[in-house]
Amino acid sequence: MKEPFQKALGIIRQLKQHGYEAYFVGGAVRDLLLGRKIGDIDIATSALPHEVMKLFPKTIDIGSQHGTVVVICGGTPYEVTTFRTDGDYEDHRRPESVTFVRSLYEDLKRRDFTMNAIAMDEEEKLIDPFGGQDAIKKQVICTVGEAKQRFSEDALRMMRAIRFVSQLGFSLAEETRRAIVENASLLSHISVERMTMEFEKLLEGPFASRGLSLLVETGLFSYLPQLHDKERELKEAAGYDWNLLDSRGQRWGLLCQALHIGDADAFLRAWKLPNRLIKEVKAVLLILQTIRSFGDWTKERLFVFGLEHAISAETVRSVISGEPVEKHRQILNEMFAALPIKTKNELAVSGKDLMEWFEKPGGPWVKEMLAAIEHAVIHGEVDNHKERIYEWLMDRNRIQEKNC
Ligand SMILES: Nc1ccn([C@@H]2O[C@H](COP(=O)(O)OP(=O)(O)OP(=O)(O)O)[C@@H](O)[C@H]2O)c(=O)n1
Ligand SMILES: [Mg+2]
Repeated sequence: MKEPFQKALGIIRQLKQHGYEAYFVGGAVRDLLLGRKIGDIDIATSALPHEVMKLFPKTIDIGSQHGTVVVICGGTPYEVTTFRTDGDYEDHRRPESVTFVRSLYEDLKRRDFTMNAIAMDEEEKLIDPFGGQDAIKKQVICTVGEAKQRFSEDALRMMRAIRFVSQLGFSLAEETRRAIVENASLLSHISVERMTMEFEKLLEGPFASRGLSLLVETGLFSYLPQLHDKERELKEAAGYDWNLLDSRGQRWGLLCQALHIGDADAFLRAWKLPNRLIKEVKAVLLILQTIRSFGDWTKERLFVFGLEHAISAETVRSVISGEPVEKHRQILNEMFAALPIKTKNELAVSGKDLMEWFEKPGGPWVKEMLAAIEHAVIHGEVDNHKERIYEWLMDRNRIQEKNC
């Protein structure tokens, strides 16, 4: 058995020894069959939550009323969930109640897509009552049972379907696709945080362009934050090569550019992104605007903006213009490497030095002089050494006095 499953095998065995059924389920089994990197391992069992807790020394009750207990095994947490069917979903996002059942089949039946409804036992035997393996072979995303029902139980599943398209390059089964078109408006019941999580996974996928196109074609985009009037722009965004981007900041930066977002702050806040990320995206957008208005990179601009944000902005710019990303990154890397100082902290003199040298109290002149020194150091007019800078300042003063 493959490594990540092997490590969790002890949990399955322990449950079975006590007369319960237990299986690996969900995304990990799907990803094993796909040969993809395996993420979190989930286990489904006939044991009730309190029975699971009794069997293992280290457990965390993260939602036993919904059937889930975390079991810590070899330092790794595993979600162990009791076989369940979901009760009525009145708000299209979470079941009002769950009913624990003792049958694996019933548990698999309530899951979203056939490829996600495959169980694997301790001997690696697959239990696949809904044709999940066949769907994987045919590369289709197909709901378990009636699509409309699955989506009205949890409307986020429509986003999940499209982000799986982006991650796996699969297509949507016809009925699944039609049900998304017909039920797209149910997405408005879903919290922004959950939508954002799926949308980010979509943007990161190797087939992101296909995912973006599908958001438009199915009409799902209308119910995503701030996107309802962006149909044309989203189609355009789908034409870019999203695979060239390698950070969240770059992805949101490209999105803001492609959609011609005027107020990026409001846009990013509507998606409830963390402050740090919003700051990063805004820095990238500011660089793009600066470069557009004032021309290409200078040593000074690179120093002020810093290499990381500069590369992000240049990557976004190259993706939009279709120019080779690597070439621009390399130019920036070389330019940055050649800068005598990379940050303000590296300057060999401080405001205190200047006040001592000129025997004057602090004031705006200190900041101005430091900026002049910084400029001179960056442009190689003076070495970044205390004495050299002192001499340079004295020469500069002499010249200025002569000119007065
Ligand atoms: N809205 C949802 C979310 C999850 N599931 C079921 O719960 C499993 C685990 O959910 P989750 O970890 O959220 O998704 P994964 O399919 O594992 O995808 P990922 O690889 O992104 O974790 C899914 O495979 C699916 O069987 C579901 O039926 N409906
Ligand atoms: Mg998972």
